[in-house]
Parts: sequence; structure tokens; C-alpha cells
Amino acid sequence: MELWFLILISLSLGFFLKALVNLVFLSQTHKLPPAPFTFPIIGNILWLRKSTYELERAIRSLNQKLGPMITLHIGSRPVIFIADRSLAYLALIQNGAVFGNRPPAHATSRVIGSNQISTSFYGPNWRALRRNLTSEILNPSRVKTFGHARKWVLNNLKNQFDLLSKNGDPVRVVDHFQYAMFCLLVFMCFGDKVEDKKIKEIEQVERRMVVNHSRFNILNFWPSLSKIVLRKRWAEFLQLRKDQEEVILPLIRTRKRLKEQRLRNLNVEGNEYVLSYVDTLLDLQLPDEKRKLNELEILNLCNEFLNGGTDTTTAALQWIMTNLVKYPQIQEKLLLEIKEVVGEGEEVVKEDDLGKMPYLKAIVLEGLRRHPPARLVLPHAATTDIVLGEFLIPKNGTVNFMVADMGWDSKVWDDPMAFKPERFLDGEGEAFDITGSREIKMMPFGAGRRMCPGYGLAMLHLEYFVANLILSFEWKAVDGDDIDLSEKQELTIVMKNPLCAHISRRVAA
Ligand code: HEM
Repeated sequence: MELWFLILISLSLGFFLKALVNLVFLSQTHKLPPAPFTFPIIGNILWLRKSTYELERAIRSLNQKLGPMITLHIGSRPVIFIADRSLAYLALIQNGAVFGNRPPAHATSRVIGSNQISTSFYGPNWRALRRNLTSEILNPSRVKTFGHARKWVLNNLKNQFDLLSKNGDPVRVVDHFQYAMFCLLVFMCFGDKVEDKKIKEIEQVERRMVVNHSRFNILNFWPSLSKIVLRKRWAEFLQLRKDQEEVILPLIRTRKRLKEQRLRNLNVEGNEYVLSYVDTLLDLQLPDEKRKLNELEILNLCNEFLNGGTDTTTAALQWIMTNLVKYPQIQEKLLLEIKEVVGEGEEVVKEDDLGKMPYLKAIVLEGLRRHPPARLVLPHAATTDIVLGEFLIPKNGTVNFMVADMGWDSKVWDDPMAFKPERFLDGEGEAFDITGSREIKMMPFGAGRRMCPGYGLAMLHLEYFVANLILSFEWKAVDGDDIDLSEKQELTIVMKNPLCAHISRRVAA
């Protein structure tokens, strides 16, 4: 007994001493990455007010002077930005567990983001929430069960384009892409019986929150003060949250009722029943607290699912289609590949055909490399003091990664700002590893433990829609218009002047 006690004491003492030595030694021998001079408090607020796009440009010019790792004092905490792909690999893949955490949620996230996957600390709750999404909803056989929903959404989109292009006018496509991508996720989230009117209601309430995202962000700087000084904005934010609850909670309750009826063997939806994300969340247990999710937490997870996948995929789809309009020879080459696989005269690309089209995949990858919709990943936090390169990343320090810079690195990519899908066919072809597990060459979905769990679904949506939209329509630039690739920041990086193109049917409907 006494011996065990002694062993226990010496082990604890050993761990404590090691942590102490780490802290003292590392912080003495290694410093934080360099920071530019800014006036305290005022400088912090100024950084906080910048959009991600402005921040990204400012960091890029600081990287020229200070190197690929810099520290900025944003709001109340220092944030370290990493622009070098080897350092990103060292952090996210080789030290994945150390960089797998998130910083504590901001005041607004505590209202709308509680127990979301993206905001959860690295630990059992996060693991359970993430595993539920990936293995219950995003696994390939479950994704297949939503094939009919994708077909339905695609047909609607094609009918819309038929209608809008009937008199030969150019079509502004982005809103139609956005609605299509949103519908796909609504069906996966709440089941495939949601009516069009209801989808529009959900879209409106979600958009209002997304569009005001950066206005609400300022509420997080010194919340106790902002609750007094910016009380009208706080009221607006809380009202929007209430509107979300009014629209979405009834859908969650409907799924709950359906589930109970099924359990009582009432076979409500017959054989057509398809498991939805909400159904899986109703069953989920949080291991930390040993309880089920409450309605508001399910609502937060639905919001995350809908918003995480809509703007990102829409932005990528628009950038890809824009490049196919800008470079007709790439569009032509893709069309040849599609026709060869589906057969002459066939009007639809089936999902099973997508895997046989390496050039299609190369186009989608090139679109994500050249125009990554997210320029920074979500903030990561270190679980312990660690030295990266020559600098200290302190325990709980916030760390982020310059996504576009990884994919535009001229040491890896020849002529990186050009749109050349062929680069993915040379040597690596279909085998290109988007997860970065062997080496990070680009990271549009992040990398490591916190990598986007929706990347497979996003790739499927992009390949399916690009292939079908090219098989069905010829896409042409408006005469005299030079396709403009200027960017602007919304929730993601989107086209400043959205794509407006002549669309005409290739095959008579
Ligand atoms: C082209 C489409 C998409 C892009 C470019 C994208 C990009 C990203 C990025 C950069 C991250 C942050 C990774 C990090 O913090 O290291 C992320 C996280 C996440 N994404 Fe996506 N995403 C896309 C589609 C989707 C879809 C379709 C879904 C859901 C169905 C989704 C759900 C999520 C979730 C839940 C997280 C948080 C993961 C975690 O914290 O563990 N995303 N995504």
C-alpha cells in the first residue's frame, strides 16, 4: 500500500516537474512568432474590425517582412498565423492531437454554437458529435440514399435555367446555385419531405444570421460592455435567434414524432423512409454529461450542417463554372470526357459514372486550389506548450492557417495563379490526397483532426452538378465581357461580380 502511494506521488511529481520545466524552459528559450507594432487596445480593436479577406491580405504582406509565422493581438488574445505548408503539416498532422482543440467560444457563439462540432473542445463530446455525423450521415452508403433528392434538385435547377435562358438573355446563376446546395442539405438534415415553401422560410432565417455575421462579431469584444453600448445590436441578434427557433424547432419536433410513431410500428412513411441528420441527433448521448442533446443543441447542430455546407459549396461551384466559361477549351475537353463515359445521346450523368471521370475531378480540385472558399480555417488552440519551427506556441494559444497561400505556393505549383486542371493528371491524377496526410500541398478543407468532415459530400455535390450542368448546357461568356475573377468577402470568398453567362441546351429537352 505504502509503496503504491510512493509510486503515485513520484509519478505525479514527475509530471508536474516536466510541465513546469516545459513552461519555464520553452518560454525562456523560445519566443512567440514575431508581431508587428500596434497600439495596445486600439490596435486590437482595429484587427477585430477587419474582414477575413482584409486580414488575409494584411497577414500576407506581414509575412514578407516577418516570415511565415506571425502573431497578431486580435481582440483580447494573441493569434498565431501560419502560412508555410511544412509547418502546417508539422502542426496539424504530426502533432494533430496538440493542435486539435478550439479556443473558448465567444459570447455570441455561446448562444448559437453551444455543443456544435466546430466549436466543441477536443474531447469525448466533440468525438461523439463528429463520429455521429461522419458514420451515420456522411458515410458513402447513407449518402447514396439521398441520390433521389440530388436528382430532384438538379432537375429543378435545369428547369430554372431553361426558363431563364429561353429568350437568350444571360443568366446570373449564383442565387440558383445557392438555393440548390441549400435544398440538398435541408433534405439530409430534416428528411426529404420538406416543402418548398418551408425550405424558403429556413433559408431566409439562416441567411439573415449569416449575412449579419461580421456585424454581430463585434459584440464579442468585451461582451459586458457591448451589452450596454451595443444593446440594440444584441437585441437584434437575439431576435434573429428567436426567429430561427420558430422556424426550425417545429421541423425537429416533426421528426421526433415520426420516430416515435415508427417505434410504435405505425410505419408512417412506408418503405421510403430515409434516416435524416436530426433522427441521429435525437438518439445521441453526450458522453461527458451522460445525457441526450436538448432541442436547442439539435438546432445548433442543424444550423452548423446547413451553413457549413451551403456557402462553401456554392462559392466553389460558382468559381468552377466561371473558369469553364472563361476557358471554353477546358469546357469542351470535359464534355468529351463526360460523353465518352455516359454514351452519346445520354442526357444525365449518374453518380456511379463520376468515378470514371479523372478530368472532372481534376477541374474540381483545381477550382478548390485556385479559389479556396475559406481563406482561414476555424481557429485552433494548442493543448500544451509546443515549439513549432523556431517559435513557441503557448498552451491555449490560438492558431490559424493561411489556406490560399498553401495552394498558391510556387515551390509546389507551377504558375500557381493559372487555372490548369491538367496539373492534377500529371503523375498523381485521381490519387491526389486532399486530406494532406502524406504532405500538405493545399488544404481547402483544412487537415488533421479538425479537417472538414463534409469534404466527401462536397466533392460529390461539386462533381455531380458540374458534370450534369456541362452535359445539359453550353456555357458561354456574354459578348465583349471579360470574365472578372475579382473577389469579395461574404461568409466565404465569393465573386465580386457574380457569374452571368449565356446558357443554352445542348440536347433538346
Ligand atoms: C466546398 C465545401 C466545403 C469547404 C471548402 C469546407 C471547408 C472547411 C474548413 C476549412 C473547415 C475548418 C477546418 C479546420 O478548422 O481545420 C471546415 C470545418 C467543418 N466543416 Fe466544412 N467545408 C465544406 C463543406 C462542408 C459540408 C458539406 C459540411 C457538412 C455537411 C461541412 C461541415 C463542417 C464541419 C461540421 C466542420 C467542423 C469540423 C470540426 O471542428 O471538427 N463542411 N470546413
